[in-house]
Amino acid sequence: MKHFCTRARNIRPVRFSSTFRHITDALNDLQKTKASEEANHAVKNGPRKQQSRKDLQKHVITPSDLSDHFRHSFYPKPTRAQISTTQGFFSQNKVSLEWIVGSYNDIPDIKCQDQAHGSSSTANSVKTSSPPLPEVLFLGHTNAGKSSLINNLLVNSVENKNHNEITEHAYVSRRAGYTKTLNSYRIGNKLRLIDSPGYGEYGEEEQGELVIDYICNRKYLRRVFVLIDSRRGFLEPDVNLVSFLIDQGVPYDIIFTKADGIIDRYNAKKRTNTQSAGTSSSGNHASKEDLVLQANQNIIKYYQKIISESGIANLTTSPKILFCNSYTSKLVKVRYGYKEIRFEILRSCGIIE
Ligand SMILES: Nc1nc2c(ncn2[C@@H]2O[C@H](COP(=O)(O)OP(=O)(O)OP(=O)(O)O)[C@@H](O)[C@H]2O)c(=O)[nH]1
Ligand SMILES: [Mg+2]
Repeated sequence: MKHFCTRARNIRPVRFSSTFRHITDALNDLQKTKASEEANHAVKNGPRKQQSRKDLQKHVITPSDLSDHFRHSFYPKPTRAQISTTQGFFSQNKVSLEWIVGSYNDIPDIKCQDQAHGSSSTANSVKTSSPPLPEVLFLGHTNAGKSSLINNLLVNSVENKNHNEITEHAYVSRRAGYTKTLNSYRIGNKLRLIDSPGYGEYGEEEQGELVIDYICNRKYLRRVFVLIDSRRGFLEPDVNLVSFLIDQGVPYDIIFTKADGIIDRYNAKKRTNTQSAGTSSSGNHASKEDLVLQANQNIIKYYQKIISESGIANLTTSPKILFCNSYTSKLVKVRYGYKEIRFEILRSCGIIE
């Protein structure tokens, strides 16, 4: 971990393992469900002769399906009532960019404490403008999709209906290392989401120091979400970060970002394989559906492998594993995963049970 770990050089990396205990039984769930839907349909309506592209699309695995697939019993799927309360919370509370800091001591309430010895009037004014609130922090490699994820979390329900236009609270860029400060997005008078500079390529030494200071000292920090770019999987700094969080006793969860990229990739492979096997583009739809289901299996195997190799499943306290896509694609037409991530944020801050 190039910059992040300069002060945490002695951290033991998480042990790698080839087994992932919790998901093996679930591997074929999706296929079984799809197969039973097909069987029911055949009983009722006779075999399907033709399926539209839209029908075929329905079989493509989504990031939410992946979250369900890799779900462990210690964090059951949120109920409809929980999701509805969560959505209400995010759509009703106003969002503001509250502070941007390049140094831990510049966080308003910390500055206020530092100044308290000097001038009590300054201390009071800062205190009132920046009250103590629970905070969650988003960490990840540069370019992992932290700022994009925050933008999607902060989309209100009206904007959410139009998936192409969202209010961009956080700046996003193709250029790795774009966010250089800790940025606090305050939601009403209830909690803060903290965006952070990425580590690894194009990350900078001082930014790593800033993030470490925050993790080690911030008493309002309730949970860290470690973002893993699905296309890159766990990199060494990610594994070191997890180890560091465990050593610090900071609760954390894993979010796989850019799941649309993997779903698109495996479905494109499927098309290529079909063409090279000599099946024409007008080949029958039943076999196309089989190929979609095969692609789903391969997507699950892909994630299973990277999760297994990271060793996170063998830790005494396994993290939650969630999936999302901040952008839509031809195959992934909706932004998935945000409702559950919002719920987990509220739960970690004690706002919802
Ligand atoms: N396809 C796809 N692209 C994404 C997704 N999330 C982010 N991106 C792209 O990835 C790039 C980086 O996104 P950011 O949100 O700026 O990533 P970051 O982690 O904040 O990056 P730094 O601030 O540099 O650490 C941008 O080009 C985004 O458009 C996603 O879910 N799917
Ligand atoms: Mg960023």
